[in-house]
Amino acid sequence: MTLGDILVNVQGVAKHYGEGETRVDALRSIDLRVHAGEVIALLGPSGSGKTTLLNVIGCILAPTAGRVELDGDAVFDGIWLRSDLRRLRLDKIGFIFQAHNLLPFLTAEENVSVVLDLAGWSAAKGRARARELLDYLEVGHRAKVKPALLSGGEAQRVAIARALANRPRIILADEPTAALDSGRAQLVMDLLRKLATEQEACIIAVTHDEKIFDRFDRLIHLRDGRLADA
Ligand SMILES: Nc1ncnc2c1ncn2[C@@H]1O[C@H](COP(=O)(O)OP(=O)(O)OP(=O)(O)O)[C@@H](O)[C@H]1O
Repeated sequence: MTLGDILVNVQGVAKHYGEGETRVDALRSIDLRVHAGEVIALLGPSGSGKTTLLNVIGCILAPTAGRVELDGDAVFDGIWLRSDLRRLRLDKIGFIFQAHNLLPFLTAEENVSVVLDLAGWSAAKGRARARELLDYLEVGHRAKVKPALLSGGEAQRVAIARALANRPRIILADEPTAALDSGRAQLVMDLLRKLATEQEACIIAVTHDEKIFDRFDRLIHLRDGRLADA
């Protein structure tokens, strides 16, 4: 496969929590490049640093050292280089958290359009985009329903619609197929693959779900805060 633009470029990234006796080295000198069109899995035992790495790439967490470039822009080099991290996240990054991360007091459609409100879209355009995505994900008929009344698979697709609403090129997913049966897990993977190709995006997913391992272009293994060979 021809590799697209480098969308994520992590160089020498380290992150520790705490100091002295309580210090935990969650990431140690991580180098990672991810290209447009790639769908990669982040694997590793509990505590190996997967969530920490995802949060660093998502600009939610500052590393202790190293450099991070997203979509060609340096965003961290010992310090944050951008003052508008929220804007950066809204424009470039889509997070697919587990479905229970939906806002319970908003409908499915509002859960998607709220991200577009924040990004400055007009209410009408935001609603239209939310409907378009929910239809595309085959949950349009549930647009006016609140999360408590959605099935696990429906809620997961709404969470995916929300992550994709603003057409980000970097999509970060935390266990995107957890709690889905095998058929639905494959559908979600088909969708992520299609997105990566059509939107020239990259997908980085933390997963423990062995039934989807063969759907990734690369499996990245973390052990004790370091990248390990597969
Ligand atoms: N806020 C924090 N304060 C202190 N230590 C933390 C914090 N967050 C994570 N850690 C520690 O950093 C290490 C890496 O944690 P991280 O959550 O990144 O691992 P993980 O691979 O995602 O684990 P899991 O699969 O259990 O979610 C662990 O030892 C964890 O206990």
